[in-house]
Amino acid sequence: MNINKKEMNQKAVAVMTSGGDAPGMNANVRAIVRTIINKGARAYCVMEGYEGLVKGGPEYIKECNWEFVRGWLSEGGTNIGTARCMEFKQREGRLTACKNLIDAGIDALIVCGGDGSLTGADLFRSEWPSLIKELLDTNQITSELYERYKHLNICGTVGSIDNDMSTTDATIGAYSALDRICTAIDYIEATAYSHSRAFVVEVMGRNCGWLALMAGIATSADYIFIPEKPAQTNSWEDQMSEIVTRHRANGKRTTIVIVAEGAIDNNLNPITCDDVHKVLSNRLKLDTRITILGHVQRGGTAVAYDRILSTLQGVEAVNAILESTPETPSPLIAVNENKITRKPLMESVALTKSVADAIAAKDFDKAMSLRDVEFKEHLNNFMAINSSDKVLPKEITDKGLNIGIINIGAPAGGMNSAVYSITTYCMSQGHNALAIHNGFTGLVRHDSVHALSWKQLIGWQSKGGSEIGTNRHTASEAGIEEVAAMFQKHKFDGLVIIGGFEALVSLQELQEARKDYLAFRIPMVLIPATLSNNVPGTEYSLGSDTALNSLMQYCDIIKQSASSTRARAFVVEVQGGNSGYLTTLASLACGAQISYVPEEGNISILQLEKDIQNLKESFKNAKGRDRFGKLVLKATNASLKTWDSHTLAKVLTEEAKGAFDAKAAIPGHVQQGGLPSPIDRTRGTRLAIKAVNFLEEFSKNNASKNEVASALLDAKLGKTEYIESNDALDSLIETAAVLGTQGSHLKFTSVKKIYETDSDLIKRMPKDIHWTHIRNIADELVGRERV
Ligand SMILES: Nc1ncnc2c1ncn2[C@@H]1O[C@H](COP(=O)(O)OP(=O)(O)OP(=O)(O)O)[C@@H](O)[C@H]1O
Ligand SMILES: O=P(O)(O)OC[C@H]1O[C@](O)(CO)[C@@H](O)[C@@H]1O
Ligand SMILES: [Mg+2]
Repeated sequence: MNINKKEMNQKAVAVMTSGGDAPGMNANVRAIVRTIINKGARAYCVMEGYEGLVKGGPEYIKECNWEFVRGWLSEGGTNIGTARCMEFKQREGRLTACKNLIDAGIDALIVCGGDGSLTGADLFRSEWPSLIKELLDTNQITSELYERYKHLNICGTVGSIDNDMSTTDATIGAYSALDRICTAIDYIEATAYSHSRAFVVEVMGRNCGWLALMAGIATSADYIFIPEKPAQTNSWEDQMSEIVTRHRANGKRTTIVIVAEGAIDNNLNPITCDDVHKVLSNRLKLDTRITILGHVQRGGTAVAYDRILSTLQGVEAVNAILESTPETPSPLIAVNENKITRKPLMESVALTKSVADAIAAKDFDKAMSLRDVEFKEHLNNFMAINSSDKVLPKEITDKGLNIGIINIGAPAGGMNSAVYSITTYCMSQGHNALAIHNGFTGLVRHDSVHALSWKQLIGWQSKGGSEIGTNRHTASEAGIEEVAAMFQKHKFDGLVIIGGFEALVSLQELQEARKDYLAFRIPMVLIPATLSNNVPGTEYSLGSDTALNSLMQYCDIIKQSASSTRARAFVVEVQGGNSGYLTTLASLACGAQISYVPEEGNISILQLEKDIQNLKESFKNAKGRDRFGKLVLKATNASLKTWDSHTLAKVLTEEAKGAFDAKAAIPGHVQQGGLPSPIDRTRGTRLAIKAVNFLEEFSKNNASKNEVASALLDAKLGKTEYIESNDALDSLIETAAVLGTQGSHLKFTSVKKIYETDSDLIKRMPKDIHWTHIRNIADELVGRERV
């Protein structure tokens, strides 16, 4: 299309995908195209990555409309194609690309790709003035076009499964690839167990060990090889053999070793699966197989995290590019501490390159320091847990702490991961972890406190539900006095509670009861875990990602059915108590047309009318075209007394007057489960270790309890009169805390503050909702109008 035919004042923005495809790229393109249209600009897709730019013409630089990207949220790969294009690496190729963009009338370009693609994009932008000048000087463009297109604005979104881009915490596709890897390793475990075999699993990551490390934690692999941190000793063979032999001796029937594609030893020699295989089979005499996961890792639909990340980043990319001036440095859309941010593209690219340089210079400390803080923390955690069986319970010394672990509330993905990680980490530090089975009622009725053995815990990282059992009874419901007696009997020095709102209430009850019971004067910490994600003091509760993915898979299936039937909408009823978190995130991840949440009050008749009207119109306009079905997500507690999902579906059908029909679909407790997602597994481990560190820190100076105990004894013996000051109790307040996730940081806040200041106790909700902005974006991307 020629620019002269267009309105000169309407901007044209193009999007392309480049490098290795990554799940979530389609969602990114969908969000970009629709946001461009919503902003009144023209949307274009460049087909086949930089190859399409070099080839040019309307076949490769295509104008596209709203419908073009329909249904893309749930599709893997990239529908607009990608390539590794050698011509673009040459100036000649970029000159042609420049001409093609001008011919197509493109003002700005958004590139979704990995470090290579964004390096190319950065170079293209910096070279643009000289490229366009050359086109003018060689009479390939007019001076009018030269003036109009003198500046090209570029923006990057990072799509790569490798998670190897500096300045962003996650790249689009990385968590989906991690999901594929964990699923594959879970499968491999079963066959490995049957034959008592060892498996060497190669995962992708040419220059980055993120996938290998995270998969190592999420599947509790025996050993991992990553490029950033080769074994410090000269012999990785000895180190790996020692660990694998010990794990076997302690009762493990399987051995899983994960090798990143780019694994090297400390002399920069590549370590291959064959090298590892030789050691395991020749030296350790293990029946060993190699599995190279290859491109399976890039396949399939994106996990919820990637759909949401790529959608939010797509919206931000369009905002950034439309706000850009010729002077603005090209932005890269990143995610930092769970917030979508803009970073200077050039700096991010340079920093990324410096990791590779540091590795090449054998400066592994520098390479590690250039990765984000979480990477280092995860690696330390992996190593600590991995060596936990060095200290078996019989060796636990007096210095070790007795740490109680309890699950409270509904089961949530990651609960087992947390219990597993607390226990194994305690073993590695010489503490005695004691699992309290079946909540507080289990404790008082059956004295169900057991030390879990290392062998018993094998495989827990990958298990759904709660292996130690959980229920909703709070400490006071079970009986505070009885609970205290049990705490005293088992000499708990610290407690980790894993659960949702009931767990928060229980922790507050225990902390309040400290004035009456010395047994509760120990450090106690809550790891929030509930699919509702309604615990105050944290942005994230374990289990909510697992639930979101279960719900998303369910919605994808339902939507497929609706799309096949053509004129159908489904009303999906979503759990979450008074929290609309799950409903809102699922509506963004699945492209639901409408969602109703308790936070917005009762469903208003006016809004309902408008929603029905819009649904009717869009079904009529679709005229039975393919892939047209709609989802309505209703949180159970949205207008609970008036609307259940069946009634809502009936009303929709009646009001549609033949334009479509609606049916209710209730996933129910499916949402609680299945296998825990890799996010819940790895976060479970991170939270667990932080929680134990908290107990260790406060136990060290837990003088108060001992002082009070001896003062009380003296009083009993008639030596003194004992009157306790409030100060003594106040000094303990900080030692009963909620471990919250805020951005990528973990933060402890006293349960007293959270309970008394931050909680809406009637609704069982935090007073502050941190995700409301997502609702507007979800609406905008499906064209839902609000009354
Ligand atoms: N230095 C460069 N100059 C110009 N173009 C480049 C440069 N590096 C890469 N590109 C372009 O970007 C394309 C993709 O780069 P690359 O193959 O490194 O993948 P990537 O974007 O890093 O993605 P991933 O690593 O996730 O597969 C290249 O084929 C090339 O067209
Ligand atoms: O699909 P290709 O071109 O073989 O590339 C494979 C590479 O792409 C990635 O998947 C993404 O960079 C790497 O992990 C892997 O080394
Ligand atoms: Mg790359």
